[in-house]
Amino acid sequence: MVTDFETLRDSEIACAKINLALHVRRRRPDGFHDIETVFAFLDCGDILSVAEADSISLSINGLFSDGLSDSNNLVLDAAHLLADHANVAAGAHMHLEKRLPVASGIGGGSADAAATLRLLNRFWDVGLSLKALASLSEPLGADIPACVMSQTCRGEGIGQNLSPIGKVMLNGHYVLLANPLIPISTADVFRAWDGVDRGALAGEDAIEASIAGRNDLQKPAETIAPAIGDVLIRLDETTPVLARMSGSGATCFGIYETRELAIAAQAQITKELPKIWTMVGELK
Ligand SMILES: C[C@](O)(CO)[C@H](O)COP(=O)(O)OP(=O)(O)OC[C@H]1O[C@@H](n2ccc(N)nc2=O)[C@H](O)[C@@H]1O
Ligand SMILES: Nc1ncnc2c1ncn2[C@@H]1O[C@H](COP(=O)(O)OP(=O)(O)OP(=O)(O)O)[C@@H](O)[C@H]1O
Repeated sequence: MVTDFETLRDSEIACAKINLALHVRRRRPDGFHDIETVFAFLDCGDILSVAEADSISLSINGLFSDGLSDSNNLVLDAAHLLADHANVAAGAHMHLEKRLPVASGIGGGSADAAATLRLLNRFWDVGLSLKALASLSEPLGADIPACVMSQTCRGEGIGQNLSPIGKVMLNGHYVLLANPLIPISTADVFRAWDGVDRGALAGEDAIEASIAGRNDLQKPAETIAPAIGDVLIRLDETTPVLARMSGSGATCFGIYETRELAIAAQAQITKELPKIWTMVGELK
């Protein structure tokens, strides 16, 4: 399909997600894991646009579009889910500019699906609240409700019991994302977790708790992609407020008080590790 980009009517940022901390508590009988996490979001990510069309369709371009299917994609799953739920007869052509690496622990497909729900809810005049969209999205994936909210929140259960946190001391800080460009399957990383419960994400203040906390998936992810350890060492050398791996990896992040500090860290790390992918954004 040839898309006339001039006709695309509305757009939405699929904000990159980071897990400030991620404690894995137990493996459940259904194979999923109970986690305690704090989700936070950048003001940048993939970009999703929509135009009028007779049916639901998708086109993709961008740095990381290679290998992504435009017929089997979470964007289409989300669009059909909303259309079925709200009995929408209209179609929509969506265009995804894929700027985030695939299978990299920063939401990616989850953020795209979430942005689809927010965008089409508006485009089709469905009128669901953000909270209703988040619960509708639950069957699509563990991270998707948090990505629908796209605001700092605690997550429990498989990551879908959400408590928004509101303004936190890290809002307005800048985040450097750094990824060694090794795609990692989330299922493989959970499977490599050693089953040891290292304790709750304790404390009233979610940010203090996160800084004092851990990402329990870091060690299992490093068994699959040892380069993560190197990226974290380099990030620590840039003296961020916090440096950690996000989600199931391999993307790691550093958080800085100013944009200048984040940009300086980006320059330093890309000089030392020229093959890594980086992006700087503001914490929403
Ligand atoms: C690692 C995180 O990104 C942290 O936010 C999420 O827990 C993963 O969320 P996600 O990528 O949306 O995960 P899904 O697409 O729902 O699941 C992919 C696979 O990850 C594993 N999975 C996921 C979430 C969870 N709490 N326990 C799991 O064991 C399951 O094997 C599942 O088949
Ligand atoms: N729009 C999409 N963008 C990226 N991946 C998608 C998309 N739709 C489907 N997928 C599939 O989802 C898989 C997981 O990719 P994704 O980028 O969502 O992982 P991730 O960044 O590790 O996510 P999370 O942090 O939520 O675990 C990929 O292997 C890909 O084939």
